[in-house]
Amino acid sequence: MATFADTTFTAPEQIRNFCIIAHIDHGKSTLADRMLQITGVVEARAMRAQYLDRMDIERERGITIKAQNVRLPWTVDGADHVLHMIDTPGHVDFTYEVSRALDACEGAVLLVDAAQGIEAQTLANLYMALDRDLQIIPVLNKIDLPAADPDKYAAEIAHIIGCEPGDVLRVSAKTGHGVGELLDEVVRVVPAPVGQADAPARAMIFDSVYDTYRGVVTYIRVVDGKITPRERIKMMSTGATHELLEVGIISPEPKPSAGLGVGEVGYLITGVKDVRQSKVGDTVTSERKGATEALAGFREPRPMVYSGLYPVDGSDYPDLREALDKLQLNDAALTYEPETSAALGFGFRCGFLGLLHLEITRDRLEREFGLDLISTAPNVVYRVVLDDGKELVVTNPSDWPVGKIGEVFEPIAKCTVIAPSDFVGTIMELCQGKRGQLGGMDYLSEDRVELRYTIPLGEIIFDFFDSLKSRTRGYASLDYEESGEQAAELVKVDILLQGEPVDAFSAIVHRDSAYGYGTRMTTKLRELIPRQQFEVPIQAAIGARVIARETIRAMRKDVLSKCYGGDISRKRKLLEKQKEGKKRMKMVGRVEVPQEAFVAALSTDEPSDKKGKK
Ligand SMILES: Nc1nc2c(ncn2[C@@H]2O[C@H](COP(=O)(O)OP(=O)(O)OP(=O)(O)O)[C@@H](O)[C@H]2O)c(=O)[nH]1
Repeated sequence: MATFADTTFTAPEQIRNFCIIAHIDHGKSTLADRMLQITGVVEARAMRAQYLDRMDIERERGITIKAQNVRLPWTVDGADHVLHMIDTPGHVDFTYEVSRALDACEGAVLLVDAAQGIEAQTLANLYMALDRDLQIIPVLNKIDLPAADPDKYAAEIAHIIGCEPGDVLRVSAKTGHGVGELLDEVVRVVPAPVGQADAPARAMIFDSVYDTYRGVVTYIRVVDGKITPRERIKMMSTGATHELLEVGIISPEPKPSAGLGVGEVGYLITGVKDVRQSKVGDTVTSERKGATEALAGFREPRPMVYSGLYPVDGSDYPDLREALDKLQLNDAALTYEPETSAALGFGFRCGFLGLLHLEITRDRLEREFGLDLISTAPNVVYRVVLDDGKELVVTNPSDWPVGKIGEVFEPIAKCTVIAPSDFVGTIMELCQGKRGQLGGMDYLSEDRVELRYTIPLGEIIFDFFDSLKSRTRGYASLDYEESGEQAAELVKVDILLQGEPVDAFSAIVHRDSAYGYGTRMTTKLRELIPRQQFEVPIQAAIGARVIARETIRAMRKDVLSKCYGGDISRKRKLLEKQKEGKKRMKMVGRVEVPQEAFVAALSTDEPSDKKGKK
């Protein structure tokens, strides 16, 4: 078996750079584990499941692992090779990073569960890989499962990528069956990297993570020239220069090396503390005699979904700011700016790549920083053209202009849904209800279809995925990407408590759904807001026109009514408990509103349902 006698500059002919792309749960991490094991990078006794997820390391050193890369030695027909496997994050919110990881490879292993077949993210990732002219190696996984139907799904894959069903490899990442042959195939069919060894250095950043001890660790793939430790490097998008403290490879732990040459994948450390200085997609070059032309297109990740984050306890505001500052060190895609809400006080308007990103961020803020937060219903970004031709970008319903609106544009998304054909009717009904336009429909095999829709992004981010799953008993998979904008008849619906609009409840919705939204919200709020000592009217309005109304009747909440006799300690306990309960409430005017009410708009189904999650 090959070893790394010398971890410096491998000849490009010996290198193969590839990634594994797959739908969620089709076995990417498990396959990566087997590869680590059979290449001898991790010894059998040190092996643990999902090695590259590095949960231990994450805990010990605070590295957040999004994409991973690892160098594997592999010998085919007596010739030693170096394989760089780049793991890609799976979720649609992080497509931006997946596309960068693909840019660092020449080949992709397309992994498909032999009991499930092609799913929406399989296709999305495959198209991204094909766009970049990567060599695709189709592989069916989990052939050990009794429910596996490799013949059926090999035909499905062959149909999509235009190969013979017999060309689709069959492996079990669990038992290791076929994994050695797969690595042989990688060496045989994935092209070796091509670059100019004598040219000025150019390396592409495909990921960067923040490590508490070492600062930012930047993952790069060298395209031309070489990067050596102790030289000064330059980030081409900003012109910022840094001293290189360390350059190395990962196998499977970071190992310093004497440098990285053409086609090599590894990491570099500069002591910088903020991942925004090592932007994914940027080109690294040497400060002296550096390259003048950056590698292909650099694009900042752009927030798609905005939501307000407010501390439940107003005095936590400075802590929230500090927590966001810290989190941003690690997450270049997170944006935030201070905002004030009449209802919620001081908080931040935060931009996210998608709902999952929002949920992860909120969760981390609460867990890692001990904050108690209210997040307002998320919304997408609208472009509003006023009558006088001026343009506004609205990321918060409270910034919606009053009157004089000429035209409004909303972002739209291209969606792919894959499901058993029995569900086509119900899926179409759902998509049409969300203002979707059918773009096309194909049969993947005789009983499974792919539907392509264009749907406004704002309609997808709420509970579309949940509705899709429940309508198809969990069988449908969804993928979407933003795809421009369209003019739409949108209005702002305000919700008023006791005649006062509550800014945190306002939402931008299509004119046709405004009435439905108004009645749903008022009904839901009537359920969620406890009775107060006075009557509380809840109204939904477009401008001055009220479109729905509910009333919470007055009631005196006497927690002591159950206490007969004079046990004072028990009374005190009950009063304390009532006070605790109040902490989770927010005073809006004179009305106590529970936290759940602020995310009520998230779930558009039954009022008593829980908030919709992705
Ligand atoms: N029976 C069997 N189970 C497998 C095989 N490969 C993976 N699994 C199981 O499938 C599940 C998902 O595998 P993962 O490796 O976590 O899948 P993944 O694609 O990395 O998933 P994400 O990281 O969530 O995208 C796990 O429970 C694995 O144990 C296989 O070859 N056979």
